[in-house]
Amino acid sequence: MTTEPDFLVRELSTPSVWPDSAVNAPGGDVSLAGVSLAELAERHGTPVYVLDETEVRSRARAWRRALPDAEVVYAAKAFVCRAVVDWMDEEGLGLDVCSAGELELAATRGFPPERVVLHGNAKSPRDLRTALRLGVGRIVIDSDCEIARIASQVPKGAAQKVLVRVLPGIEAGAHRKVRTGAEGQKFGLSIAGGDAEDAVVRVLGQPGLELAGLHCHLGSQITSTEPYGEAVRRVVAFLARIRDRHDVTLPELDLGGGFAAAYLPGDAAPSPAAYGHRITEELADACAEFAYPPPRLTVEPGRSIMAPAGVALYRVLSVKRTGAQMFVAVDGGMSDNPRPALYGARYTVRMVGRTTAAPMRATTVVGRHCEAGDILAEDVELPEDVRPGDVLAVPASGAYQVSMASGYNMTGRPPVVAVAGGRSRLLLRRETFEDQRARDVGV
Ligand SMILES: Cc1ncc(COP(=O)(O)O)c(C=O)c1O
Ligand SMILES: N[C@@H](CCCC[NH3+])C(=O)O
Repeated sequence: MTTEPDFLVRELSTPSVWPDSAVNAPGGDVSLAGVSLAELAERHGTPVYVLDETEVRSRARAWRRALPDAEVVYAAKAFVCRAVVDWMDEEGLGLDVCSAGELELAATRGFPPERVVLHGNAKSPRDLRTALRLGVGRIVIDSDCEIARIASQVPKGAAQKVLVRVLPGIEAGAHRKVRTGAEGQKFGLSIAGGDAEDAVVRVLGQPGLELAGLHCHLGSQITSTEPYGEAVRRVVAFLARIRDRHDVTLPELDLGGGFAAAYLPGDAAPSPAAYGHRITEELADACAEFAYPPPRLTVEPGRSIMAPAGVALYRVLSVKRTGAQMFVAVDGGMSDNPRPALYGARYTVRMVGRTTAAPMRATTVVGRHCEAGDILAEDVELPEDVRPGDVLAVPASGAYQVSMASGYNMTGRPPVVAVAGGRSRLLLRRETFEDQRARDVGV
């Protein structure tokens, strides 16, 4: 196995978008945590997602180190399964869930419910029932109409801890569709418009609810620390206003997630330490300015823990050379990775398991679904002689791919395999035709 750093940089060409354990192996292979990607593709079939457990754990730890006094709550929506629940538990993180399904999954592993935060702009009766039955630590209120609804379900004499999700009016995030801190979209209660303050007052008036603090989530794939600084300033100013007007000092501030991952070489993705430093400094300054006792902080990273740990493997099904263009079609696509179609997300791709002297050529890697927009990666460099049967690897695939996978064209959602210490284990098996047929009860 070749491990020289120079060779790695040249061959993988994008070391920062690969997990730390990725090294070149003989025959054009790449090994992850000592496991051959070409072999995994062979053994499990393709598409298959590979998750580097050590990378996930070390990123989770980096967040805990970055904010040692804060609660770090992993956003399960990025990707969750029972093993991930265990890893987060073992690393001392909490869990951000937004459905009864995610919550019940955590419960099957005995995840401490007090470390769970329930989100959702439209929590279903089952979500709320499950959260109250299991005793989640925090429910985040996102609309006026759920205040009385939640309060009415809390047993007499008890009080459910809640946070009010406020809208600081900040535009941040990689794409309009994931900017949740701005005015004029469905999440949160506006500070500027007065809805946040109204909600705070209403929650304070409910005996079944204990208002622990405020929550805000700016958006996703935020590549700078600056919006977090601005959010801290605005939300602490609002906390101080609540104190001054309503005589209550709220002890908690949850700043949500949104921290970036690198998808392309050179992408800006500040480290947890950089985000943590900015947040800590701004919080200290803002609290000093308003003479506000520093609230207990929570952050909810999802992507920054999970995206860099995952590699998607596909097999080439067809190659089409039309004029100057080369389309390489693989056996997955928008059903396992809708991100390019939804957000114009960009990825790198490399061939795995074969060497070639053929020159590299600009290529569009497309999926197998019935849409022209079913593109996985545009303008990536692949060898000109790429052919059906070749395996392609897409790094930075750990977040919001498998968790957003769909049943489009009944191709079956892909399996997920974890690698660590030279071994692999299946976490999620491939969705089979039998699974799909079992749902179809209409005849
Ligand atoms: C409330 C909340 N917290 C945390 C996250 C995690 O975001 P990210 O994966 O971008 O860190 C999200 C999704 O953006 C969210 O909606
Ligand atoms: N699904 C989005 C992120 C949304 C985060 C959820 N709050 C993405 O893949 O970029």
